[in-house]
Amino acid sequence: MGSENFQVDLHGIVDLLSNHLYSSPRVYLRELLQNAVDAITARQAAEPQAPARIDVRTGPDRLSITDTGIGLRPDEVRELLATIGRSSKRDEIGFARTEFLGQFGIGLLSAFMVADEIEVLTHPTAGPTTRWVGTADGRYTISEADPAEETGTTVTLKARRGAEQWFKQATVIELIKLFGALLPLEIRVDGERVTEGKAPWENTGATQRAELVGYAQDKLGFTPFDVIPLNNPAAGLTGVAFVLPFPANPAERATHRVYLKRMLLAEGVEGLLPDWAFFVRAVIDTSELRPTASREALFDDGNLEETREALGAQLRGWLVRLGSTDPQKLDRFLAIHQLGVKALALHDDELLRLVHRWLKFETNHGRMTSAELHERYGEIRYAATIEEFRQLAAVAAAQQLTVVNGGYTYDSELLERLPDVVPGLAVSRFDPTELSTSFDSLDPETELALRPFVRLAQEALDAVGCEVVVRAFDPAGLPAIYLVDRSAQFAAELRSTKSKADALWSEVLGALDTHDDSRPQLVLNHRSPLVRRMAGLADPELARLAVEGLYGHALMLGYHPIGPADSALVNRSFLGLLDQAVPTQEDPK
Ligand SMILES: Nc1ncnc2c1ncn2[C@@H]1O[C@H](COP(=O)(O)OP(=O)(O)OP(=O)(O)O)[C@@H](O)[C@H]1O
Repeated sequence: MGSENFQVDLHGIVDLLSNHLYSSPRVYLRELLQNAVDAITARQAAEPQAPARIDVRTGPDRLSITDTGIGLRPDEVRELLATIGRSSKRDEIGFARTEFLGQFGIGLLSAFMVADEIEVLTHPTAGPTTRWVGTADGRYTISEADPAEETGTTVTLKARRGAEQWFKQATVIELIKLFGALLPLEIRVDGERVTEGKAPWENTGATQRAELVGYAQDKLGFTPFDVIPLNNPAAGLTGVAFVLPFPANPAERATHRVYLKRMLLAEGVEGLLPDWAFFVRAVIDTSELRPTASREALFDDGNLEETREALGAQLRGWLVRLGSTDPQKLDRFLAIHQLGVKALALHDDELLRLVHRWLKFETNHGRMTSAELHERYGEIRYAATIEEFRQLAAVAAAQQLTVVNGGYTYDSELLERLPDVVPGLAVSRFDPTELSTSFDSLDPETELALRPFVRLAQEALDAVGCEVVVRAFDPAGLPAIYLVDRSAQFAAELRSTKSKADALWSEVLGALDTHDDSRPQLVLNHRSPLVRRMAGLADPELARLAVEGLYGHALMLGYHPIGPADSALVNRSFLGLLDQAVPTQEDPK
């Protein structure tokens, strides 16, 4: 039985490349540039003084790229250009050789995404010049050409119909600048030098910072809050992280500009930095990290993971340093990137210590750091939701209790984690029932005397499903407080849904509404002189208006939602009270 070779359908392969591997046909220029650079690298290994130039020429529907690289001998042309997947850039065992950019042996094919025909004219250091012409239908010819003067290779593409836009001079210049900005070679397009060959962070000296800021403005579109140098020798990595001057969305994965062996890999690379580092955009060059076959992302291996950790440590170091050297700047940073820092502190002790010292929490006694709270009170108590905090802040303050608003994103979790890094600090969730125990009951006699007033008040508030109780609590200046517990909140929502739903649903929901002890409470304060005066009012209509007024006031004080029934009640009360307050006058005759 004889064995046969696979046949390859080039159309199929090109379709695969253009529709499934590369994100845009524009990468054809990157692949050509890369081959030119590799050829120059290979030649310089033997001839260190050899020229290192790449010349790109654009013409109507045509592009050529000439390098002063090693060139190919006729047998190499036959072997390398005629076999898909064959590359000269792997060692005997098949590993990618680190000095080269290419490795897969498919890059040249990408030119078929934009060209019908590719011509390679190549002249090795020793040997004849060879012309190879390949067409998109999978045929090629090889012939000997007139000897070229210089060692090197020229690759010429003829535009495919419909792909002409990729051959325009302006587009070509833009793409060469994009991919090749850092390549340490002379690269010209139609005679004009278009790249600098240096990374912005490699210019040391007094102007370095200004240059980096300018780079961020130009290339990334913002003026960085600060610039943090990055490096990780293990990954042959250097670069910078630009701190965003505006809050970044923590849910969005931060992307970074990555150069691989000085050639642009992509502008939107994910996974280079830890997830928590969403407040920076990095620009880096690495020689050791591996690309995916499309060369548009980093291969997520152990090496990348170690790099991520090393770079994360550098960002954290910057923050910690800022805390000790420039607290005001740190304050400004925190004002912008609160969320990022909090998220990070949740699983990073060092950052948590920083948060403890520098991040201000909202309390019912003003904004304070947890360190200040610890120093003053020895312990920290927090309300777990914003609603709870609002409801309790005033009363707790009157009882000399400092309560932190733990309702903002991450705050409760952060507070709970603080004792891990602050020895001797106790943190507890403030329990609203704790507060109501300091609502003192009245003595039976007073209770009895107040009964008619409470009955009247209860009648007034039945319409809004609120229960009235009288207790004595501080501050005396606070006449009433509206308390909702979780089940009451549910019942209130249920009732409001019911009032909007049709008859059938009303019945179903009605069955769920088990009522009563879950009703919200309006707790009237017997220590309040106002409440006492109200209880003593002889005019029941006026007493009723006053109770309704207090109800509205308590709702607003606790930032509670005001439904249609509530606002009807409050309106009635307000107008009624006004009516009583403004004396009637005789109409002027
Ligand atoms: N400008 C050039 N000068 C010399 N040799 C070249 C040139 N362009 C291509 N070659 C040869 O052709 C081979 C195939 O090139 P191709 O671009 O298809 O793959 P590659 O560069 O090896 O790998 P990759 O697919 O990762 O780019 C290369 O390995 C190289 O030997």
